[in-house]
Amino acid sequence: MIRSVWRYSHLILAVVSSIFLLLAAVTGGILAIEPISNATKNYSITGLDEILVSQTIDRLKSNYDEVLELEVIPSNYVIASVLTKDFENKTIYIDPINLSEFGPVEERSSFFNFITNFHRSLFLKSAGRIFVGIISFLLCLIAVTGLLLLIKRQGGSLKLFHRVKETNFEQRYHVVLGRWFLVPIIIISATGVYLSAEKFELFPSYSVKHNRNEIAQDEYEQKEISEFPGLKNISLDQVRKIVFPFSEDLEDFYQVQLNDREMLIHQFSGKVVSAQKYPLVQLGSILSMKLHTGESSPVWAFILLISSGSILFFMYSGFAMTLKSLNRKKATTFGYALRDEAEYIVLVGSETGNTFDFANRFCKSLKSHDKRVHLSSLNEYATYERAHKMVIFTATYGDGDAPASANHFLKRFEQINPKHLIEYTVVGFGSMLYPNFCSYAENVHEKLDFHPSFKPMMQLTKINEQSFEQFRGWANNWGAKADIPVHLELPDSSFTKKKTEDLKVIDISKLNVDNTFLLKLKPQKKIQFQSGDLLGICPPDARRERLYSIAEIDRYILLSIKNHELGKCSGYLSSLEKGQIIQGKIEKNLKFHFPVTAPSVIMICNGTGIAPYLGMIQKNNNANIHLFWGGRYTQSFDLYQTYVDNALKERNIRSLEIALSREGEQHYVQDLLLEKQDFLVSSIENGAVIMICGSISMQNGVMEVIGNLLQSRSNLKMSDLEINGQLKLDCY
Ligand SMILES: Cc1cc2nc3c(=O)[nH]c(=O)nc-3n(C[C@H](O)[C@H](O)[C@H](O)COP(=O)(O)O)c2cc1C
Repeated sequence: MIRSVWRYSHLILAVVSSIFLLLAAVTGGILAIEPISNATKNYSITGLDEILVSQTIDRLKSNYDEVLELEVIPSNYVIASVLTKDFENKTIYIDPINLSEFGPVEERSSFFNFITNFHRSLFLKSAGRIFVGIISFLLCLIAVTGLLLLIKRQGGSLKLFHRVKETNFEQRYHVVLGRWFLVPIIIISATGVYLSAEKFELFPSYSVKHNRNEIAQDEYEQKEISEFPGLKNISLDQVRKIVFPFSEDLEDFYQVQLNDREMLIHQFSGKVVSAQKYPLVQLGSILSMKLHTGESSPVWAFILLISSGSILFFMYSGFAMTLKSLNRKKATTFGYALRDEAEYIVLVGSETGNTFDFANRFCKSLKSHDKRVHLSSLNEYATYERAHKMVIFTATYGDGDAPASANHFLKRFEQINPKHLIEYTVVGFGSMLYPNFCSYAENVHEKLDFHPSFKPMMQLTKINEQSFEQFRGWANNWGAKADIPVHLELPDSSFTKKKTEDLKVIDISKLNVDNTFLLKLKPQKKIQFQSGDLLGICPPDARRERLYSIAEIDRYILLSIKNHELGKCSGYLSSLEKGQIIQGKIEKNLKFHFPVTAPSVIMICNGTGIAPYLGMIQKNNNANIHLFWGGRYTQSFDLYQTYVDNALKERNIRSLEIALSREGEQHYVQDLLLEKQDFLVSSIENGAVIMICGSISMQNGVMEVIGNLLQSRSNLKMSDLEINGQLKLDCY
């Protein structure tokens, strides 16, 4: 709830101030270049804290006919306004020790003057200044709410610089850049607000007033400047400006402006005749000026420059994310049946809209079979007159919390009594990078499970990182149970736009007991690929590709394919003959490549999921690989036997464990893991990489076993494996 309030205020503020913000950011960025370019003059004096003001004045007075002013600017440049012995008036950068002259102080360029005026008031005079002040204030609020959101998102301020988990470009870099630039942006905007408030006299007035009447002028003891008590121990780093006495009149003093106070010093006795500390308001003004303009240091000016650039990116990415999310929600729920007319109810829990996308593909497929589908958010949960099936797709946020479109669901669920029995399925969308992987989906599943009016149709399925392949695997299973062939529209990925490659059939095995076969293909051109990459094949007359995991063996592609009864693609591939040329697209699948360094690799798979491993075990000598395979019958493994035997002989595989579900002990690959739990836990603790390939239900079972083992026997958590790169998944 609080997160939503911050999110909406962050967004509303950004929309209102966007145009002015754009102009202020661009002009601010340009202005930050000025101190950087000034710094290239290299007139900076080091060790100002060791140079006494009295000695500098002494030197200046003996070197020039008259000295009018001495100024120390924030970049540590020392400027003197003098009248030379040849009666020439000069304002120059000097070295205060040897009085060498670096060069004249030039007038500010008209370009920077122009940009400064625009930045301060947008050429709208006082009205413009008010606007700019308000924009600075809004920017400050946006940055503060952004920082709060970021802290919340990362799981606390101590985790602010932990790995960023978002994979979407705009979302990811909104977070990555936010961690670095939100604080400088808060400083820029807060100082901007301060300077505007000062301009409009919102602070109490603070001009320094010296009480000259109290100054005794008649009696004084003349002293050398180096002996002046008022300048004792004052070094140049404390000075902003010194105005020299204009005449020898006793009422003319040295007016010394220091960082924290202003003094009048008697020009002959050197005594302090008046000293006034600057009020806090003025100190704030001096500091704000330094921080807002970057004049104090070129490094800070550079930070201001890139922070201004980052504001432009935040504007772009913020709006892009919002538009995407709004469009998705609008486009998806529109055009489906009303809730009391629909047979199928699809409810979605989403924060940024991606889950709506998946739900929409699923609903479209049902609609193409003339099914009446109602799609809405989980928060709109109600009673449904005719529905007999319900599918819930939901993301998880925060610490296992509900996403925005589901935050009222559980409460509503308790208040609303369903009118009849409904078969339900829950699909969780989440990320294994979070300790509470899909835990909100688990909550929802549990709630429905305990309710007498809801009957589970399938187990809870968890989709990691919005994997389309995993989603498709689930959709196929659901379709088989509901007796509806679910054909999902492919996401518009770079893959669909890829060029196809000609591939020649080199070998094709006979179907085994499980209707599975091996297909060996040779690319007709030199192309880069490796085991774990994917091959997309679209059979003639079909609209969509089917993806297969590749084994790369001696530059050939080896696939293991199950010929599904109604499978268009597997049917097409099983009918191929040697020498035939087919088309396919290769997709790099970096997340499932063999790890570059790992003390050991535990490969877990079932059925045809062994395919990518057949290439990996052949290629990686002495890699300390342990293979766990689950299948139906002893004969099911015959297809792979020679590849695995070779790897065992070469000692590439150190152990092989097979679980058969229809023979002998009739168990599954996850049961093998339980049997070998000592080995499994100690390997994981020593940094082993776990690779899992095969069906989603096998993946869920395996993950549950590993998760439970870690919980009871180790300090590591599943999310640690993901964060350490110890977990590689390719399930569908
Ligand atoms: C700030 C934040 C917190 C998240 N917390 C979790 C979490 O606790 N558990 C989880 O499984 N996924 C978590 N995720 C991942 C999302 O649930 C996942 O990316 C989901 O697909 C997003 O769906 P949506 O775009 O429909 O909101 C989190 C993502 C973000 C950005």
